[in-house]
Amino acid sequence: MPKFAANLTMMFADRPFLERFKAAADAGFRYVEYLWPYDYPAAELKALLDKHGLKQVLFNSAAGDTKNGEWGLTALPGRESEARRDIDQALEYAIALECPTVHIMAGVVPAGADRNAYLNTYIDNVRYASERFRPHGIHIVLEALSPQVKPNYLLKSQYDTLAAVEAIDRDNVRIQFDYYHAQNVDGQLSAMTKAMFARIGHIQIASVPDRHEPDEGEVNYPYIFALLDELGYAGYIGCEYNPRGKTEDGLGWLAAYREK
Ligand SMILES: O=C(O)C(=O)[C@H](O)CO
Ligand SMILES: [Mg+2]
Repeated sequence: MPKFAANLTMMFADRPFLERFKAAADAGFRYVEYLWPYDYPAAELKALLDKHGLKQVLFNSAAGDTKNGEWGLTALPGRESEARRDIDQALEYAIALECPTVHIMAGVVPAGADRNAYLNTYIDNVRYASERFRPHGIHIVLEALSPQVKPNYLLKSQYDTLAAVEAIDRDNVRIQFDYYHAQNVDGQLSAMTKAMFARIGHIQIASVPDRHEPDEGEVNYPYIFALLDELGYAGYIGCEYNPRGKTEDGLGWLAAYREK
């Protein structure tokens, strides 16, 4: 049975961030994820998780100066000390939040820049993260982002992510397989799921093309969920979608999967 996590960056977004924890619990979720925790003390977030009986299952390393187009510093040559500071900060939060997995954001490769230099910087910095996270049993995931969401991101295809994970070659570094991006770029979702399954550390879902609830559009999610069950996926599935309207009104798709 899939373990669904509410993505509190996108879901319940009609209320202030700190109120979304209660909303998720009231809607029946036991797991949550969101992009970044750094605007709040970790202890405050942990208290909210505990109060509402929730487990945090994923968040991201810091993205850098997003207003000026940054989307992660980990792959940026010359920015290694900032990237490692952000990795250390993510580790502190993961320990405090008892979060098992962190997405280490790569970054955007400017037009005309040498992609290999960015990839090599990412590999070195993720290996640093892997060594820092290992004693705490915390996993790292890397995610491909489709060009319609983040043009020129270092990792675009699921095959880019697989190649990076293989090059990094550390047992606590895996793929964050987001079916929305995977369908936008690669297609053949069930074949990729099977081929990459051993390397998948976290999953996210949304409809394609509109990034809404997973009950519309071109991806047959009931088929994907059954396949993940068949393969024995034991991780979490983040509901990283923009609800069509009020989040609660769009949760009909979840009824069949509610944990008893
Ligand atoms: O955009 C996504 O799909 C993500 O999961 C990241 O956390 C943000 O780029
Ligand atoms: Mg995602």
